[in-house]
Amino acid sequence: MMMVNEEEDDELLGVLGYKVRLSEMAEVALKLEQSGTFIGSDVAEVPVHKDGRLDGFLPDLPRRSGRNRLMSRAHKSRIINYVSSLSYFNELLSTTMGSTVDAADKGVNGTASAKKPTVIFVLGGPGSGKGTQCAYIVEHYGYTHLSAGDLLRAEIKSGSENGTMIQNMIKEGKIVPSEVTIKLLQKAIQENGNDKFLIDGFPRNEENRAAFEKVTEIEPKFVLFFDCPEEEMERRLLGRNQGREDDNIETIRKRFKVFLESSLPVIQYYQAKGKVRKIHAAKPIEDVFQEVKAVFTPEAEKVKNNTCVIL
Ligand SMILES: Nc1ncnc2c1ncn2[C@@H]1O[C@H](COP(=O)(O)OP(=O)(O)O)[C@@H](O)[C@H]1O
Ligand SMILES: Nc1ccn([C@H]2C[C@H](O)[C@@H](COP(=O)(O)OP(=O)(O)O)O2)c(=O)n1
Repeated sequence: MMMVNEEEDDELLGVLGYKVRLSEMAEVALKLEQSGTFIGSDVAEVPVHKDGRLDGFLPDLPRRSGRNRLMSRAHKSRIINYVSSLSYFNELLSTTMGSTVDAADKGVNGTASAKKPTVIFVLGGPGSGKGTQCAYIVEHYGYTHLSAGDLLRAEIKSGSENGTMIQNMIKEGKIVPSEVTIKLLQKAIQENGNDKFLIDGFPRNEENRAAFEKVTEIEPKFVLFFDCPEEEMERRLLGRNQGREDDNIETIRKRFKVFLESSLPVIQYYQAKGKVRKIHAAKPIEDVFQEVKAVFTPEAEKVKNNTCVIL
């Protein structure tokens, strides 16, 4: 009897894309617990149906009854559910479990690759033109644009339980806790079929940076930094006219202060690693994009374009 159950669970894991077996589950759980703060309270919060079913996964699998069995099954489901919801766990499990877990090539949705995506951080003060330039980069270079601010604003609109907290922080020009923003970014990356992303307005402080690195183990390819004087940014924000609650002079001043105190150090951190590509942003939009293009165009391409053939 036990064998049959184990086979079913192994099959379940297999369909989810993992080659870890039920008999190894305890060890997996231990490794997950040991793997640090980012799991923390999350594991406890993973929604698992009260009868232990994996919500949204394999609804046709036979269910079993019996109190003890259900308890242990719920526990396993919780782990599987959590693991499955995060594609980067493929990587984490491979490294923490060594050869015991053979991570799958494909993610849960069957499309995303377990390979880490290419990420470019797009940073700069409020109103420096990050969003505007990202739209051009998307059009020319096929990246997917993820704006941390847009994701947070969408979260407020969705009526989520964090909505009020996020709204208050944005109104005050403060930075929302990393845990919240990173979850939104991860979800957006996971749900997207692309493998290259512009992450705009993130990381905005040291906490954002360190948590993202720890959780995803993704290093940005480079950091695009839009450098713009405050007076120009202030002018742009006051004229942005998108009905944003934080585009008023009082909040704008607070955001500038937070940028100087918390965001610039992140740019300096990447500067020291030789990763910052600085763009002079106090120019007309098209001129700024010319500079951006120079960063994105590979060297070989530049030489080709500049070659003058003398007959
Ligand atoms: N180079 C530029 N010159 C003048 N206005 C700009 C320029 N780039 C963006 N803007 C305008 O300034 C405002 C802020 O730009 P946005 O891209 O939203 O900045 P960010 O994403 O950095 O907050 C928008 O109204 C935008 O149309
Ligand atoms: N990583 C981030 C990015 C934005 N936020 C919040 C706080 C910011 O003041 C607002 C608006 O950010 P957004 O990038 O949309 O806009 P600005 O660059 O400030 O014009 O969102 C955050 O808390 N954490």
